Amino acid sequence: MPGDVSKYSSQTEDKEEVEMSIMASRDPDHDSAPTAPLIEREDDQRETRNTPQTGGGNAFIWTLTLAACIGGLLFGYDTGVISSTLVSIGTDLSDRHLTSLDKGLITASTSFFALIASPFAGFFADRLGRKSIIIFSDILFTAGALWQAFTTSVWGMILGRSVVGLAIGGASMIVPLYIAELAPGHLRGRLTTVQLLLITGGQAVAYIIGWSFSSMPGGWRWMVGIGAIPAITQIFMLALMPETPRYLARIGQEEKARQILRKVYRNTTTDLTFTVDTTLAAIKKEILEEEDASTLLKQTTESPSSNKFVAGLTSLLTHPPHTRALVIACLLQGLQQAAGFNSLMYFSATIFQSLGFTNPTLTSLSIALTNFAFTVVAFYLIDRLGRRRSLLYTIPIMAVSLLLAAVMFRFVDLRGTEGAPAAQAGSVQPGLPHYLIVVALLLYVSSYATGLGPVPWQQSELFPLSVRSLGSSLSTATNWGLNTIVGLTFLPMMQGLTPTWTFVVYAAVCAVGWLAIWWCYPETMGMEIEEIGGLLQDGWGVKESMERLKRLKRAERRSGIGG
Ligand SMILES: O[C@H]1[C@H](O)[C@@H](O)[C@H](O)[C@@H](O)[C@H]1O
Repeated sequence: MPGDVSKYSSQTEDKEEVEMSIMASRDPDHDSAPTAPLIEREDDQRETRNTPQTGGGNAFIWTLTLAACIGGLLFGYDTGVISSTLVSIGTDLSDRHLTSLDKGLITASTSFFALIASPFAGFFADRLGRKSIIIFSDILFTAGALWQAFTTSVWGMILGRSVVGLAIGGASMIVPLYIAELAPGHLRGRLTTVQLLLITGGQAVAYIIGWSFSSMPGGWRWMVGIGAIPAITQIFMLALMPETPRYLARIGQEEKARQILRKVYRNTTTDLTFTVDTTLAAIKKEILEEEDASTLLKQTTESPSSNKFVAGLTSLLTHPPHTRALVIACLLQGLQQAAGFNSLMYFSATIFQSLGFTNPTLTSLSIALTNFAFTVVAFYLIDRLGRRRSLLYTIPIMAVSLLLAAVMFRFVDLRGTEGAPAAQAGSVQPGLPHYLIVVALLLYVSSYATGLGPVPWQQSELFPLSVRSLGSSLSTATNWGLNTIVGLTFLPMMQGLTPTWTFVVYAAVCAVGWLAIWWCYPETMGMEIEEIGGLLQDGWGVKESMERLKRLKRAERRSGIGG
């Protein structure tokens, strides 16, 4: 039965054997540097040996990453396309103009249903496998796109957007998890960030397609319908994609897991057998620990033994290392949304229109393109500068640019921020404060896209296998929950609180978030996914993680690997 870990435990190896095999495979060689003290030297060697892979990965892992990331492309496309769709529908639906309520429901239904879908995606990912969730999301993406393209009523459109929302919720949770479970440790950050490149790229493409179809009668039907093409393509590609080795080992298919690991690590390590054995042994150890933990849970709680979901949830909420992982993942995902970025993604055209820019949609394209361009920067930094430092360096820039925008909003006269098309483009002559607002927003977007945009999606690595999909689902749901709230509250806040105070609120969120990250987010760059649980075992692991990084750098310098 898929997802049944007992299958694994019925195999011949017992825990001691597995632990011994890990220790044996990690036993340092004799060629140590003569100058380093013994303990430090052994640490260095163990760490360089645990992370012996170098280089940019092989064709197998890149092809799989790109194939999986089509889900990211669809996420980006379907969230980005809505702004041009709304302004192009005219009276095509229900023979009338869309009201503000219609627009709100059409937009919010997607993020709301993404919120609903993400916990279910985690539940089924453990039972049916990671690939099943990708296929299921693709079917929903296709059905939702075609439904929207052919619908004739407002409610039909809301239904289509809800189906797409379910698909986005599933894809946004499963794609990073699938990649994180396949990737070699030294590339995991970068490979997971490929998904972000496709999300932000999909959003930019959606803006461009929206702009090019907007003057064609009924062109919006093409805008939304095109989303079916990548989904259908991915369904065919999935036939060639394997399950992740972590999932295969968990359901007792160890030989298959080994074969996949061999393909993943081919040409990335000097000692393929050693790397594959070590990785497989670490996965097995994690599975046995999971069994121990659930036996303990059964003994210490009244929770029914058969209900793995309840056991997983109880563990996430009461077992401190798991709770720490959940707190960090939800903090990062919540902060990503609460810092207000999607208010720009959804409403930048409205803001630029009320600022009096003659071509607000083109100006707002600059937001989507900057978001994409700086995700490319993140792609280079995430496994070099690290997750923690990327956030600690960029969030202050986000806060300062939000404050700059807040101050500049005091010098401009805004029209139409209630969302109605009240502002007449070109009715105000933009001056220095208007341009400074654009500069501040672009600075905000570029710093966001370098840190807070991609880093929270590394979430799966924080959770041990036993609670990985459930934990990732809960943090993905946090993301969509706050996404929905920001989408619903931005325009009312601009109106009720004033633009200045709205942006000050987002800046304050950044400041509080920065402190929380500084306090509790350890650096996981370069660690194998099975090692990360150890960091959160007795505390937040921030100090240990930074010391580990220093030791690793030292070891790399000595062996001439790193820079
Ligand atoms: O990380 C992504 C990315 O930053 C997108 O541009 C944004 O629209 C999403 O909400 C976010 O989750």
